[in-house]
Amino acid sequence: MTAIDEPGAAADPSLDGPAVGVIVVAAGSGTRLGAGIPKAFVSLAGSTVLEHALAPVFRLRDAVQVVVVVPADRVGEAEAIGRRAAGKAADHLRVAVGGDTRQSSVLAGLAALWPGVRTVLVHDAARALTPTEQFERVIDAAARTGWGVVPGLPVTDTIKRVDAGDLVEQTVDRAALRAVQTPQAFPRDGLVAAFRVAEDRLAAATDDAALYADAGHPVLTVAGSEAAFKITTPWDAQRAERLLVDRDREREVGARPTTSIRTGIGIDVHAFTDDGELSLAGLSWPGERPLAGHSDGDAVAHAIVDAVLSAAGLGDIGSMFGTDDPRFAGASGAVFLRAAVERLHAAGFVVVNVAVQLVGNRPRFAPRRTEAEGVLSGLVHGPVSIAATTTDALGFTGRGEGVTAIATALIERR
Ligand SMILES: Nc1ccn([C@@H]2O[C@H](COP(=O)(O)OP(=O)(O)OP(=O)(O)O)[C@@H](O)[C@H]2O)c(=O)n1
Ligand SMILES: C[C@](O)(CO)[C@H](O)COP(=O)(O)O
Repeated sequence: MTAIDEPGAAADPSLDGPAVGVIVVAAGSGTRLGAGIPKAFVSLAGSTVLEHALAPVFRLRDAVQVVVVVPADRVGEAEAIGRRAAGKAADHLRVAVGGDTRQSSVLAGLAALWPGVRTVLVHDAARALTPTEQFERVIDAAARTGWGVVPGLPVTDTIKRVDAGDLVEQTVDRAALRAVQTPQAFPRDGLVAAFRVAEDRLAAATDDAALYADAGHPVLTVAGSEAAFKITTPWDAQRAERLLVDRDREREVGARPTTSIRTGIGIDVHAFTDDGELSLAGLSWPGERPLAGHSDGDAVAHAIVDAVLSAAGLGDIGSMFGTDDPRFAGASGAVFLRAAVERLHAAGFVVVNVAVQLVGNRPRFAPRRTEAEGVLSGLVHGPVSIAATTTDALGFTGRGEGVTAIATALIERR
């Protein structure tokens, strides 16, 4: 892609090109962010701020021309980022070189618009999480009214006007205020003219709507979005990164049919007794007091059975095996686990993973954790992890009267 200010720029469509142009201003230095590089080129969740900002633009319902305005030494990088974001619409992308102020960068963007563009949107790359629907809302309102249109949010803080000494002079009526965001939409000719008459006031204007209104034109506000916050400080960047990571994770899980992933939980409690040998977590524990119960009392295995069955909506260990069925008198945990997993597979699910928390003073679990995890993982055909803890002498487990096991299971439709 050839930058608009270099000779031999690709032939621009004449009047039959897109009617809407989006100028994405990304030439700022990012002083307040303090990243040491221009803010638009800082990486967040694996992509640059600029690439995040361009993604919703290239998802717009109708084709638009996109002009990205960047520092002179970042044109090549911006073209590569722009092409990646644009995909098949790469021929609608132009890159222009910005200036020392935001408004001079906007001017550079205006100069790169194709002749057919009648409505122009100006958008801060720094508002990198702005949703596509905010662009559509602004475009639709501009088409409906022919006015300037800005997205804004109600002000939730109390705003005070202060004098030169920071003494409060007045509390402002915030009901009449809006915290204005971007993209801001305008009739192209009106905005170009507004910039032309404001030339000595350009730098003082912090947004384009101020210049457009100063030229006597109406500006309408439409709903903004909390997600369209401007990444200005390091705190904003951390917030944006967290939101992007969470959004990617949701998209990943969401990409699968919602019914495919399910989670279940199970708990089981058994008291110690004196006859026999302890069975717990699929292992025999010579020398340890056994757990009482109709079966062998393996609380870990039983908790896993309940977690797996509850995840698939197949009831629980009691409804499946009964609480005093003679066939299961003294039965080991493995018997219940195999039967439960067979039912799970028959219902069309497989185990993704199981996590268990064992609470009790005895046995000392850590030396045989890996062995137990291996036995149980083999029985459920999926990874089982086991953590063990005590209650520091609190409650019946803390008095050494018995153990509690809590299990969670994640299952997936095959
Ligand atoms: N000379 C400039 C200054 C700002 N911008 C763009 O205008 C938007 C809003 O500006 P701001 O958040 O202030 O960005 P910076 O100027 O980079 O930040 P700072 O003021 O902290 O340096 C940003 O997308 C920024 O890239 C621009 O294109 N050219
Ligand atoms: C254009 C803007 O994002 C609207 O809120 C804001 O005015 C930009 O201000 P900045 O100081 O240039 O970041």
